[in-house]
Amino acid sequence: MPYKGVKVKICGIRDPRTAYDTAMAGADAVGMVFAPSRRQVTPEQAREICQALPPLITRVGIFVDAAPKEVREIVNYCGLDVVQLHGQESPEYCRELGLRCIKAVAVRDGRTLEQADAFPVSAILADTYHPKEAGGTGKTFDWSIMEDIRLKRPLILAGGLHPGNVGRAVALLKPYGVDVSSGVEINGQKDITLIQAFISRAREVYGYAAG
Ligand SMILES: O=C(O)c1ccccc1N[C@@H]1O[C@H](COP(=O)(O)O)[C@@H](O)[C@H]1O
Repeated sequence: MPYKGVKVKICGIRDPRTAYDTAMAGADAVGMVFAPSRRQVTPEQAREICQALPPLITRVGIFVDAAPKEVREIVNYCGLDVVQLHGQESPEYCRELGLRCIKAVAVRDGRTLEQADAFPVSAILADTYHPKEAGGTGKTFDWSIMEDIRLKRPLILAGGLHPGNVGRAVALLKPYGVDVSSGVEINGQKDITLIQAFISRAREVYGYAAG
């Protein structure tokens, strides 16, 4: 099947206004971080964000090794559509969670990614490895590692993307999706001009097939 263009997720959203503007800028998904991070939001804040969003955008919650019960409660309370797991969650954890999942893997070599295919999840997210941070580092990894990898599941590319490199990443890897947090911020705050630029740069390579 010919490549039909890339889905775009903007992560680390912390307020309803930015969420709404991001949706109206054409993002396919927005992410809210529940793990320890300078971007962390409370379930109450995330619920307000989800309620501010228009209907046709995917609401993603980011978790790191959270208890399944806590994840399910937050998903139900906030109205999240998908969970993105950035910790050491096992395939059994993902299966028993019973939710639509994205499993993030910290890419160190091709083997890491091939192991990820064992997860019973909806997509694999390739992120940059960091010894201390679970994600949100703003640093890229060596994309050439991905060139020969064929995953069974849709691939979402993350890690240090920004308007200046996302076009090259999409042209090189033709991923199902791209995901960004740091690369659309100025002084730690989301910037709607950068968000708009990221979305258009990601899509100018292959356009954007509606639906
Ligand atoms: O954004 C965060 O603070 C964060 C914290 C813990 C786990 C994941 C986090 N974000 C995800 O990390 C990647 C890469 O982010 P960046 O663009 O390099 O800043 C992305 O998938 C975010 O969803």
